[in-house]
Order: sequence, then C-alpha cells, then structure tokens
Amino acid sequence: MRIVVTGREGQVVRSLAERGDDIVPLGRPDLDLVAEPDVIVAAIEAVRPDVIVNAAAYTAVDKAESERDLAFAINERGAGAVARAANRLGVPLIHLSTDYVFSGDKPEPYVESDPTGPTGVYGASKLAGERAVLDAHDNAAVLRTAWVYSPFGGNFVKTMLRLARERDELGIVADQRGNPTSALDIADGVLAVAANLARSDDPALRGTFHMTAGGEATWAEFAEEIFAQSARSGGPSATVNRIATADYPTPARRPANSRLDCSRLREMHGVALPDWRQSTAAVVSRLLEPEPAIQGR
Ligand SMILES: NC(=O)C1=CN([C@@H]2O[C@H](COP(=O)(O)OP(=O)(O)OC[C@H]3O[C@@H](n4cnc5c(N)ncnc54)[C@H](O)[C@@H]3O)[C@@H](O)[C@H]2O)C=CC1
Repeated sequence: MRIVVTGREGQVVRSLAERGDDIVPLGRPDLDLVAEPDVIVAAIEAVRPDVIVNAAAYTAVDKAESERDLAFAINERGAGAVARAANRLGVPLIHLSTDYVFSGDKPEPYVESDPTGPTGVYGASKLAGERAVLDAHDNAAVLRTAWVYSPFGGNFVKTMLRLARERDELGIVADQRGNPTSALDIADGVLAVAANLARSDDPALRGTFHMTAGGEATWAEFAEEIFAQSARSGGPSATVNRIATADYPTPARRPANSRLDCSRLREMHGVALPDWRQSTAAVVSRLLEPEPAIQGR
C-alpha cells in the first residue's frame, strides 16, 4: 500500500517516513500547498497513491496572527486541494487537525460533536481546512491531535532541553491543560486508521476523530516530566516555576482546556495511543543519544 504524505520535514511526516519504504513524503518544491489547486492535484496524482495523508500545514500559532492569508492558503485551500486529489483518485484521505479548533471554555475533555470556537487564526484556518476536506471528499478521516513533540523539527521537548542547558529555573505556564502527543505515536495511529480505511467502506470509519496520547498535563507538568526523564539519563534539567498564561503574553490566545476525548477513535478504529509519560521518555532518550559519528575514509 503506497501512502503519500504531504510535507517533507514536519514532525509527523518524518515519523511516518521512519515506518517504511511504502511511505512517500511529498513536499516542497514538488508539492507546494500554496500552489494552484490543479497543480496540487496533478502533483499528487502523478505518484498514484493508495492512501493520502495530509500532514503538511502552517503550524506557527503566534505568527499566524499576522500571516492570516498564508495560514488560510495552506490550511484551508491547500487541504481542500489535497482532498480533491484524493477524490479524483478514489482513495482514502487522512487529514490532521488540532485541539485549537476549540475555545477551551468547556471544563471536561472535548468530544468530536462539541461546538468549535477557535481563539486564534491558526485554529480558525485549521477548522476551515477540516470543512474543506470533508466537503470535497466523503472517504476521509480528520484526526485532531494536540501538543505534538518528537525527535524532529521544533517542539516543546526540544525547547525545554535547550533552555535547561542555559538556565537553572524556567517559568512555565500551569493553567493550560491538554494532551502532549508524540508524533511517533501519531504515525502508528495514522497507519492503523489508513489500514482500516483501505479495508472497509464503513461510513463509521470516516468523519472526525480525536487522536491524542493517553493522560493529560499542563505545560508545567509536561516540562517537569521532561526534566525528570532527562535527569534520569544524565541529561539537562531545570526547576520549573509555575506561571499563569497572563504572565506569559503571546500574540495568539490559547485555550485553557484543550483536552480531547478519544473514545470514538478507540471504538470505531480500535486505536488508542499510549500514555504521554511513556512516550515522552522515549523521545527524551532519543534526543539525548549521542550523534552518530561520521565515518570518513
Ligand atoms: N505541532 C503541533 O503541536 C500540532 C500539530 N497539529 C497538526 O498536526 C499536523 C502535523 O504537524 P507537525 O508535523 O507538528 O507540523 P510541522 O510544523 O512539524 O511540519 C509541517 C510540515 O508542513 C510543511 N509545509 C508547510 N507549508 C507548506 C507548503 N506551503 N507546502 C508544502 N508543505 C508545507 C512543512 O515543510 C513541514 O513538512 C498538522 O496538520 C498540524 O496542524 C495539531 C495539533 C498540534
């Protein structure tokens, strides 16, 4: 089964690419999501995939506040064009989306049918992308995930380890609650969903699903766990001082609660990602591994 994944350097695309040769990353310059939709469709059709995963996105949450047009061009129109390609080819599409489609006002974890209400441009552009995908193609699963980290790209775990090498104490937000999710686990979940979509036409396997790690944390708890794991392996650690969102102003407002209830994914697809602590340990230990020596001759 040939799975085309949009993007080349992203956390999820690199995690998927590790899984095998039948995963074909398709990113810039061969596929640019701001290109004309017909150009996007042609680039994907040329690879003749059996399944398409749209993992490329504009993901800079704060910068999006001042780059609204670019965020919507990639996350709404680009996603819609990828869905059109899947529709033309008659193949399943898995589209990744975000917890930031929600406002954060609900005290409990969000289910798929809860009303959306993004608090920033990034969330709004991703919500528009979900709609564009589902309007263009019935044979699609939208997977909303959250707080993504991995050995690749830029993410919270890498930032914490870097800062702990520079400072003894860090102020970390303790009043936003969510589900830190490893892109390595997202890759496993995406492949399981892809196999289900390829195997069965059941409409219950299509539509919107929440897919995050088990358990929940604040950013401060996440940081403390990263440092505990790092210290255990002889890596850098720092003292975490709990601060409020109000003390760490950012251009984009983030939801106070963006925990996602993943029951529907478990019931329909039989997929449940591992607990975030276990997966954080795996990523921290990979990041602390010494770089392999370059063998010269
Ligand atoms: N990073 C996070 O914390 C979260 C991410 N998500 C979603 O998960 C998915 C994967 O996210 P990550 O892997 O973390 O993202 P990332 O930021 O690591 O990678 C994004 C990828 O998109 C590509 N890309 C950006 N603009 C493009 C364009 N114009 N044409 C072609 N490719 C382009 C980049 O080159 C990169 O390969 C995205 O849909 C994102 O919205 C959801 C919740 C949280």
